[in-house]
Amino acid sequence: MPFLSSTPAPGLRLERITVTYPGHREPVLDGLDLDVDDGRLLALLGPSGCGKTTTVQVASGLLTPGRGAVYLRGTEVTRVPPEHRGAAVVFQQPMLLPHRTALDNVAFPARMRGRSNRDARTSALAHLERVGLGALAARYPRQLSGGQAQRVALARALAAEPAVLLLDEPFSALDPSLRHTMRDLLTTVQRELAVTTVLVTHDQTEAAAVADTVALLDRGGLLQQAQPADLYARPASLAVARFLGCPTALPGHVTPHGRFACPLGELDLPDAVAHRGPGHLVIRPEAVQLGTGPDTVAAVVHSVRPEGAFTALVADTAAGPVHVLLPPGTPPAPSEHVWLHLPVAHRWVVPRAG
Ligand SMILES: Nc1ncnc2c1ncn2[C@@H]1O[C@H](COP(=O)(O)OP(=O)(O)OP(=O)(O)O)[C@@H](O)[C@H]1O
Repeated sequence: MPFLSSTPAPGLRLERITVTYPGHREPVLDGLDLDVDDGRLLALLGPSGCGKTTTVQVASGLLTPGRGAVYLRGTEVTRVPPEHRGAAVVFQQPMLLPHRTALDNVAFPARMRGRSNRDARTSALAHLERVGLGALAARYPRQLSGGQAQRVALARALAAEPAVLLLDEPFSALDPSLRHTMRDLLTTVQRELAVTTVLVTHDQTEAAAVADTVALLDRGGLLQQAQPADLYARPASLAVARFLGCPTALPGHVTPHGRFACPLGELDLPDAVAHRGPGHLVIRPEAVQLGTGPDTVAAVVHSVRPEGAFTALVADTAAGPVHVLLPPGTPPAPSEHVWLHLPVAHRWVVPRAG
């Protein structure tokens, strides 16, 4: 579809992308639509095998979709080969050229584009400095740690001055503290350069920490795309809520007056709930507290399990089990009668599936 001149084109647009691998009956991506605003970072999140890497491969040109179109800044590139497309990819492994220094690895894309050795190296050094590795420019890949090598790979991708930067689980091989450092580095660099970026991750905390928007994929389709806080507070479906760590789902229905009718009675809902009719009331475990007073429901503790400094508790109510994440303290015991405070602002209703 052509873009109207008055509408800024997204940095990356995937339109009705369908991919079926040879030997597979079902498509891996089935009419996937995805937009990434120009200069923004989108995290692509979803269970293993849902098609995240396939999506990145379609965006980069490493894979041509059976159907659908890819646009970079409004220009269709569906059949443009990867080397002419303006997409740079960073994979889980840095894949550096072993016999070239960090500097020459980063200079490589510019050399390939015909820039002089001197120019390419000057720009490469600037990009190495951007990722904090200026001092290690003369090292060979074998002399770098995993995190440093991955930073060189990021610098090399940026040095290509791509229209879109595609990061396929670039931090998943690194230890947790290094992942945090790399995340911070990515956020800083991405914002500085305002390069349109897609980050594939399994890790919802990582997605929420770095992304302007999060797209949640499942079974070849987009479940929801939203800003991280919205995705947590207003999941579009039970599948999204569950994937994001919200197992509580009490069946009932939303009355015409916007209250949730269920075996616990008629519960108040926030005004933002526009859904009417059958649905599930969802509420995040960390939003539920123990205590009497308004907006509480009676429950019996079913199970108690330590979760780091917190306690994960499941309590049965007349409408079904409610999951609670309790802060440090003395938790109630199984079979104990408790009151659960379900703050109205944290209640949400997803339509009943099927
Ligand atoms: N080249 C291929 N040939 C056949 N099937 C493939 C190929 N690449 C991927 N698949 C299958 O397509 C599905 C989606 O794979 P993909 O790697 O895109 O998922 P993913 O979401 O990135 O998974 P993960 O999070 O585990 O990396 C999987 O079932 C996978 O086995």
